[in-house]
Amino acid sequence: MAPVTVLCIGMAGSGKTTFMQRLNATLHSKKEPPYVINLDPAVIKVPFGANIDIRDSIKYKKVMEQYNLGPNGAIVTSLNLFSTKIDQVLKLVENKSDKFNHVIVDTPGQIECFIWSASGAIITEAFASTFPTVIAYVVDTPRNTSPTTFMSNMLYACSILYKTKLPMIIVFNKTDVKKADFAVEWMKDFEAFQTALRLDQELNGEDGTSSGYMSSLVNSMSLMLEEFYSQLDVVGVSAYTGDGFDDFLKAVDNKVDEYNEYYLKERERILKEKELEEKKRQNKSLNKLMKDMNVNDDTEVLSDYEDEPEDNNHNGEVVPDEEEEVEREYTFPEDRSAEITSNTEEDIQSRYQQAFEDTAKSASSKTVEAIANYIRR
Ligand SMILES: Nc1nc2c(ncn2[C@@H]2O[C@H](COP(=O)(O)OP(=O)(O)OP(=O)(O)O)[C@@H](O)[C@H]2O)c(=O)[nH]1
Repeated sequence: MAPVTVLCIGMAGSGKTTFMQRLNATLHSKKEPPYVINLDPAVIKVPFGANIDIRDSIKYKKVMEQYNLGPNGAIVTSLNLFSTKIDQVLKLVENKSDKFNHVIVDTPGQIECFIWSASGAIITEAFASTFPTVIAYVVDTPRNTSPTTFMSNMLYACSILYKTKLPMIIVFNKTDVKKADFAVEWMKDFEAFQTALRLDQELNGEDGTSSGYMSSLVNSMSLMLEEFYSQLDVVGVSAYTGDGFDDFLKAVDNKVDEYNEYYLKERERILKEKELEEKKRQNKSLNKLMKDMNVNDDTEVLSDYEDEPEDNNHNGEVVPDEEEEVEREYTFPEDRSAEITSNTEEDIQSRYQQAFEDTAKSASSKTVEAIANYIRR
């Protein structure tokens, strides 16, 4: 059975790293050691043994100096550099995938650097298309006792769910300080949340944060969140004491079933759509390239087929082009032995595709080489 990937995401200070440490220890104690990955390039010390650590290949401080970047820009750039190696990373994980049931991944505390960056999406996407993948959204429970703060945090979680389209578990951490019962109640019972909101308004009425406008906005948003809550699993844990980790692992199993049942199909549909779009885009660029290179004004390119008005199609009949033989002479000179027998769209497309892929490969390997040179420095 393929291992499940647990991506730990959470606001800075929510206790993600401590949660990872405890999860690692819990799985070890169950004799199911996980495969551990650290994707936070800025962390000084990782309190668990990581099988793959972004810091081994990317020097965060050097990235800052080299590109003259601030902390967040350097995290995004480090992730960008790392994402060019994601294929190799996944190969390493896949090679050992029969030896463990869980891959646990710690992400940068600056949540937006991961979730809203292109490289974050590439990395998430890469894992999700290789293994069943679940998001563990870690919340600092004691800091979310105010209904407005709680709701803002849930809205953020909601946006992550819709961005990643992956099953999500909300992990209320630090339950040794504050039990998560209040949060679970707010998520299940809309009226309880309304009451808490009203009380909060009465208490904080003067400071303007709970004005009439604000509370009616919060009211409508919390109604919208009801739908979001229905898609979640919620657990309370303490990364300090280890409380609630069995429930968390049960929730992971539950989400894997859900992933296989719903999310996988949806992902496959999205990937197919993307593939088609990518093919269209490649064809377009290729046709543009051929035109720019001015290979021959009369050379037929796919866009000519696409753009040709219906009337000129002669109801699907192919009208022979008298000058065709001459035109082709230099189009595919190396291919004269296998004389072009059909002039179908696929035929041209596959040739162009090949040419395009050849160029793409050399371009990307150059980029990788440049990055490798940089890292070696
Ligand atoms: N009481 C209590 N404190 C916790 C718990 N988990 C984490 N903490 C504390 O919360 C603080 C933040 O924990 P980290 O694990 O560093 O949080 P993080 O989300 O990884 O932080 P960043 O690396 O900044 O993203 C630390 O002081 C931890 O000791 C818990 O379960 N209970």
